[in-house]
Amino acid sequence: MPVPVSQTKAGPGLHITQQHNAVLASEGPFERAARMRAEREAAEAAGVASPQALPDGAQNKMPRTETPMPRRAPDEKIQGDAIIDVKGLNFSYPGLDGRPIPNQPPLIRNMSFKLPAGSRCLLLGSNGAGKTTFLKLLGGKHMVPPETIQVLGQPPFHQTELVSSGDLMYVGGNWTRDVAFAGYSVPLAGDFPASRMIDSIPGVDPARKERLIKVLDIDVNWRMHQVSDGQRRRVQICLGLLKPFKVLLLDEVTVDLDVLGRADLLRFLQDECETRGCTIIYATHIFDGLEFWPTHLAYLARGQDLLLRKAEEVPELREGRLLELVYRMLTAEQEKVLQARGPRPVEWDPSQEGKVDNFSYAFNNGWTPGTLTSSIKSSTNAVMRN
Ligand SMILES: Nc1ncnc2c1ncn2[C@@H]1O[C@H](COP(=O)(O)OP(=O)(O)OP(=O)(O)O)[C@@H](O)[C@H]1O
Repeated sequence: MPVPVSQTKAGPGLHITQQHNAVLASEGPFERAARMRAEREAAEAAGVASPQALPDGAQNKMPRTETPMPRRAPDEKIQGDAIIDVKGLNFSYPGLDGRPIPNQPPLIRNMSFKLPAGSRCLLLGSNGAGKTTFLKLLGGKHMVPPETIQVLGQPPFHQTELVSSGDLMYVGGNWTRDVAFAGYSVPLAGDFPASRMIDSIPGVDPARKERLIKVLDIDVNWRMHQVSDGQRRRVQICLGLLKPFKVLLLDEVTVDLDVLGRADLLRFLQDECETRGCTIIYATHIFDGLEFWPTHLAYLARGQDLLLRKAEEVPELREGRLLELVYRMLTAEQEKVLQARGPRPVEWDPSQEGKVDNFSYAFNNGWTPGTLTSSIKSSTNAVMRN
């Protein structure tokens, strides 16, 4: 029996290749932020009040800092004694109800930290010390009182423009996301070229884009569902650096890069700090060949003691013995912890099930109500602004 098939006059499949998705005349959040910013700067330059004021009454609802952020010309070098200023910061991951877990001390306790403009700070610490948490707090991904963290003179969580403008960039973690009913940590991938992702960011200087593509050795024709972890990481870093950031927070992003890629990237970042005066904090566990790079070393111990030293005050850096220094610091911290806590019990005691020290778990069935996502991986306080 003949089977009906559809036929095209112009040859097989031709009409499919001639299809183009209609370009929607809509404006994405980044384009909107860039437009509003340009309009505000133009209004400020003309000496009139911003035309992009918030909708009626919204100003009263949203906490805004009293002092507006100083604007600068793009080629002006950023300067300041405390571009990152942290004062008396406390932070706990909340339980399922969004409140701090009773009887559990905050992960970050009474932390203070100041970093001047132009610094390249290496953030060190043991697994679980709180480096990622600290960088996410600086990157405005968790809410804390506005006066406890100031980046470029503004609270990063409350002043969303810091992130949307590209002035404050956080690049970290695996480039994955949880997709409801599909899985956790699904790599950001799709059958499209790297260029589609890179070109999707509006308002990028073409020369900067070209330089980054060269530094990171990206083939813009890579199909994003076929790339290796290291290649995906290169595209992720490229997207993070396309805007001329003022403060960059890097959380172990060089882990998949080969030695050459890592060295080229670190040189690029050093150049950015020296020419534009931007500030970088880089958390890593890979120390080889890093001695030349930092201007400051910060060591975070159990979320409380954040030790900051200028590079010239650390002889191990000059002598190329960074790995040895970190090894010594981690060993000393581990001994302190063991002394205070004693070794962990190895035997399983069923009578202690559900108890951790002096608090017991809230019931957790693995799902956060109303979010269609897991309560195991995400915290209710997390703000997705990747
Ligand atoms: N979403 C979360 N909810 C609850 N606790 C968390 C969450 N994320 C991290 N923690 C806890 O906070 C502590 C610090 O974690 P964090 O990831 O900041 O450490 P880190 O110093 O970056 O460690 P690593 O070197 O292993 O990356 C850990 O004890 C961890 O269990």
